[in-house]
Parts: sequence; C-alpha cells; structure tokens
Amino acid sequence: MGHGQFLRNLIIETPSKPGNLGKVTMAIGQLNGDIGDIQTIKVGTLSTIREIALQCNDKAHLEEIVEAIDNLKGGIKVHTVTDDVLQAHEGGKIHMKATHEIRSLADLRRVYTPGVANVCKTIQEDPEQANYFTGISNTVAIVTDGTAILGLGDIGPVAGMPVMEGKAVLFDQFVGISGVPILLDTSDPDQVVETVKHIHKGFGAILLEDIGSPHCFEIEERLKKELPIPVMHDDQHGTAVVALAAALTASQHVGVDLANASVGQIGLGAAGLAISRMFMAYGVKEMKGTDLNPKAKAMLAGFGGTVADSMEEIMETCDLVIATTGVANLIKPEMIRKGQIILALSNPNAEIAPDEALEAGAAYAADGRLVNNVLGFPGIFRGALNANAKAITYPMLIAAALAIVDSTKRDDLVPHPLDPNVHINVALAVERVVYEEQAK
Ligand SMILES: NC(=O)C1=CN([C@@H]2O[C@H](COP(=O)(O)OP(=O)(O)OC[C@H]3O[C@@H](n4cnc5c(N)ncnc54)[C@H](O)[C@@H]3O)[C@@H](O)[C@H]2O)C=CC1
Ligand SMILES: CC(=O)C(=O)O
Ligand SMILES: [Mg+2]
Repeated sequence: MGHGQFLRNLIIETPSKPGNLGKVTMAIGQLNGDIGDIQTIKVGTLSTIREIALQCNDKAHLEEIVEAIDNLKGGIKVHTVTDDVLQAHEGGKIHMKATHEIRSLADLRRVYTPGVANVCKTIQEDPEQANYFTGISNTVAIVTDGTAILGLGDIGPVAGMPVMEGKAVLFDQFVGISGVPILLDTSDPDQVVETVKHIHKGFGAILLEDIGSPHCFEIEERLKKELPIPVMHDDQHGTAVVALAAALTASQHVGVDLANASVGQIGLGAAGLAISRMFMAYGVKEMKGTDLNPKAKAMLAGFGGTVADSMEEIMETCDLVIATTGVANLIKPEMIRKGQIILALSNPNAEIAPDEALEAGAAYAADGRLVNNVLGFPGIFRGALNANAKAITYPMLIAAALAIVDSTKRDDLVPHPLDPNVHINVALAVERVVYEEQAK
C-alpha cells in the first residue's frame, strides 16, 4: 500500500474541554497521517465523539496512529476504526432508475402496454426514431475483461466491477450519461469483438475499460472499424488526453515549448503507448519510451517513437517524464533531475508520490489521482453522443485536451474534476470538431 492510500475513519472520544481535539490532530500529524473531514457526532457535558477521516500508508501506519492517540490518555480514546470506502460500496453504487413514475392505470398504459406498441412500430418503420424514443443514444456500455484493473493487474471482471460502477457514477453525475457495466468472461479478441458487436444495438457508444495490453489494441481497432458507433478505450485515449493537457500546462508554467521538449514514457502498455502516440500527434519531436516487454518497445518504434534501453536513461535525459507501469514507488527520489516535470500516473499507487518528487527537485509533479482520465472521458462521450458522431477521432481528442488546458485555473496543473465547466467545455470542443468534420 502506498503513500496515503489507506483510508479509514476513526471514531474518537475526547473529554469536552478545549484543546483535546488539537492533541489528537497533533498526534496524527506527527506520524504523517493525513486528516480529511472531521465530523462531530455527539457533544455531551463530559465527552465529545467525533469521526475523523484519515489517510495513512498501510495497516501498520494506522495501528501506529491509533496507538499514539490512545497513549494521549486523559480520557482520549479511539472507540472504533471504520472502513468508509467499503461501506460506500455496500449494495453497489449504481441502480437503473425509471424516468417516469407509474401512479395510475393511465400511466401504466402510456409507459407500458398497450401504448408502447405504437412506439415500437414507429421505430420499426424508422430506426432513427430510437434516438428520440429510447435511451439508447444516451447509454454507454462500459466493457471490461478484467485483465488490467487499475494497476492491480488481471484480477478478473467481477473484482473489477467496483471500478466499472465508479465510471458509471462519473458518467451519470458529470454528464448525465447512463453507463452500463458489461463484464466479459473472455479476453480472446475474437470473442470480445463478437460479443460487443452482438450487444452494441442497446448502446450509443462503447467505452472499453481496464482491458490489458497488447490485446486491447486489436480489440479497440477492430471494434472501431466494425461498429457504427463511437468506441474508445479509456485507458488509452482518455488518459492520453489528460496527460497531454497536464503536460501542456506544466510546460507553459516552466516556459518550455512542449513540441521541442524531450518527453519520456515509462511503461508502454495501454496508457503509455497511447500517451506516446498522442504526444507525437500533437507535435512532440523527441518522444522516448521504455518497457520491460520488448514487444511494447517495438510497437513504440513502429509508431515513430524512440526506444530507450531503460527507465534510468529516460530519467537522465528527459525534461518531462510520464510513468504508467502500475508499479508503486518505481521512481526513486535520487533519479529525479532538478526542474523535471514528473507525471507518475499509476493508480492506486503512483511510481513516485508528488511531494517526494518535488522535494527531490522536480519543477512539477502529479500522480494519477490528479491527472486522471475522469477529466476526459465524460466530456468526450457527451460531445460525441450530442453530435451523433460515428467515431472518436484524433482531432476530437486533441480538442478535448486543449479544452482541459483552457479550463485549468491559473497555477493549477489540471482542473478540479468536480468543476462542471471542464466536462461542459470538453463536450463542446468535441462536438465542434464533429460538426466541422460532418460539414466537410
Ligand atoms: N491516471 C489515469 O487516468 C490512468 C492511470 N492508469 C494507470 O496506469 C497503469 C498502467 O495501466 P495500463 O496501461 O492500462 O496497463 P498495461 O498493463 O496495459 O501496461 C503496463 C505496462 O507497464 C509495463 N511495465 C511494468 N513494469 C515496468 C517497469 N518496471 N518498467 C517499464 N515498464 C514496466 C508493462 O510491461 C506494461 O507494458 C495502471 O496503474 C493504471 O491505473 C491507466 C489509465 C488511466
Ligand atoms: C483511471 C483509470 O482508468 C485507471 O487507473 O485505470
Ligand atoms: Mg482504467
């Protein structure tokens, strides 16, 4: 478990006298625990109960903090430690909801039979009408085979479901799209492509998620060719869009022209290879990359990138380094050169924590929690669906990246994911490109 990735809530009792909460927060701070929300649950004459959200590194770190609080004595004690994250997942995070209520028989006849039959016939006569009289064009399949769930690896589609449900929550809340997780028990490209082709009619677009490399490349390429609706592998292109946006903003801040900077990519899987291709498409002249797998390096060379022998070579020679290996703490502080921009994007744990990279001399450093495809995929799909796009193209992705840059507040690297403007701006930028392409 990495830097601040272990989230728990502490239920703490303190005597109702000023200064006791301060003692608790000091004890946590001295052990480098990161405090989130503090909620007062009960204030009694004698004692006060509070819930403190805490980010620590691992179980041992948590136990150390709990012991330090208990050692404060004087009536201060930790009653219990709860796992808020696990609780938030009880029963799952999504639920298919009706947009119409049925309160009367008349409602029933309108929403269901016999009324519905006429709508079916309308669509049968003119299939385009399904865009108006069903939710298909606002529904995206979130398809996974579970082979590259975050950086957790091939843990299977069911274990990956919390991530897919999470993507559906983001779709719903940020851009009003219904996301439906589809869990595949095969990663064979022929079977994946066949299955998605057979189910695609119920969806306006297909988001491929956490499908590992290299089979993700063939799957996406074939589905893009064979389906008449937008298909995008989020770990490739959603990530590449956001990485490009962050790189553009960081290089503006340090006064470097990204196109002329030396950019290094560590890890050439789904995310890393797409990032390299996107940077080259943007105009980066020196794009270096490395991977443990020689086939991944050969793919980079095939796309026109320069293969580096090792990550050490990348760290020694590049102004901007991006890492998407899934390996926590891969980059050691002593590898950082002064003034470098470091985007260590692996989740749930970065290749180097941003504060460590900054301490070691990086000019800018961010991890995958900040530079995350959540800033890209909702708006990209919203824009594509709004404009009835048949595919997601490079110009749409570059426009999305530039919209993220434009939505970034001064001094920030990327926008806040809860800022609705970023998703609106990305959608509008993507729509604009589609309309321009359609007008040609
Ligand atoms: N921040 C974000 O928005 C996103 C972050 N990611 C993260 O990126 C990581 C990788 O994801 P994917 O590309 O989908 O997985 P992937 O499995 O397709 O690629 C990982 C690649 O890293 C390489 N690798 C592993 N250890 C290495 C090392 N020591 N040196 C060089 N290369 C090494 C592997 O050979 C593989 O090619 C995951 O942790 C994931 O969470 C992925 C997508 C979005
Ligand atoms: C954010 C994301 O898609 C990933 O880490 O895989
Ligand atoms: Mg992913």
